[in-house]
Amino acid sequence: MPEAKRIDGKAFAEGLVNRITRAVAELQARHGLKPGLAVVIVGEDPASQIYVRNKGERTEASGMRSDTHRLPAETSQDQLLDLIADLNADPGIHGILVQLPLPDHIDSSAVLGAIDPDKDVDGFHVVNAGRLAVGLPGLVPCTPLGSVMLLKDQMGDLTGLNAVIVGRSNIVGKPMAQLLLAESCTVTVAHSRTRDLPALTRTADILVAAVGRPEMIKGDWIKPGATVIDVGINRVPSADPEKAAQGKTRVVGDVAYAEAVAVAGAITPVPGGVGPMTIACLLMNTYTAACRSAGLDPALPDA
Ligand SMILES: Nc1nc(=O)c2c([nH]1)NC[C@@H]1CN(c3ccc(C(=O)N[C@@H](CCC(=O)O)C(=O)O)cc3)C=[N+]21
Ligand SMILES: [Mg+2]
Repeated sequence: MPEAKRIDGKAFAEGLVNRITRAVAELQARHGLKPGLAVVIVGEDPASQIYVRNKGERTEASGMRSDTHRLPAETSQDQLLDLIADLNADPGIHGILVQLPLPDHIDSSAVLGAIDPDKDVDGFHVVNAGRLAVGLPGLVPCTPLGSVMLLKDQMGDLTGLNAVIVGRSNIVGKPMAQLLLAESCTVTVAHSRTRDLPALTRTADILVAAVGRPEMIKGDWIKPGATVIDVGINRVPSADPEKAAQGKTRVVGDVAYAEAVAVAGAITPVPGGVGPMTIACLLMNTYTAACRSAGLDPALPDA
């Protein structure tokens, strides 16, 4: 078996962001419309602060407006809902993202449910989950959307392929199942109560790992030649014991990459796989929402 192809999500995302950037310039020139994204973060979690800063920089680099609202950890749910009502009513804002997780005293589903579904660029509102489930146009969660773009680029038509998704979250596993079903895959969603998971994953032509457990999926759980999408982003101690002792960390996926690469046909690395696609799809969803708000076609120019 030759070594698996490494699916370069970072390069694919750069190409997608280039197309979005050109489309944004054209939208501005022809229609005087500048897409606007509002990102809301509550509290001081350092990892979240880094993601939010990255999102803001990427949004502005693509020619869109980016507003970041940093609220203290003790912000009340009512104060957060008031901000969302203002953003819903702001005609210059086409996309709203509330960074998760929220502090424990705030009910996330109440907050996500308060976002105008047509501005819900995360695709987490129940209305968008429903639209996806019945095949209506809506906004699709960024990580599954980006993952399916990589799969189609890699494999072409996915019709009839066996897809196994490990993880049943509302933000990745469930929407991923809907998207692959729409591509006419035979979809199985596995989770922590699934019996004999390795036997099931070995049936997968497409294996999606979205469990949040570092390197849980082993090489011998993978069907030879399968395409593996690793959604996990797990921070673990450095492999070097001396560096680990100094508190140094590294990022690994939900798949044991070194084993998997010897068995799979193609695999996304972590980092540099699905993560960059998530951000690119956030920009795409913001552009899509802005176009739809003006009754315009959100199709992107070719590469
Ligand atoms: N409402 C909401 N929407 C989100 O989409 C959301 C969120 N909350 N909360 C936090 C998570 C995390 N997240 C990431 C996106 C991209 C990378 C990414 O691009 N990672 C790079 C670098 C990884 C590294 O080295 O740290 C990579 O995988 O190559 C990572 C993490 C979006 N999230
Ligand atoms: Mg789960």
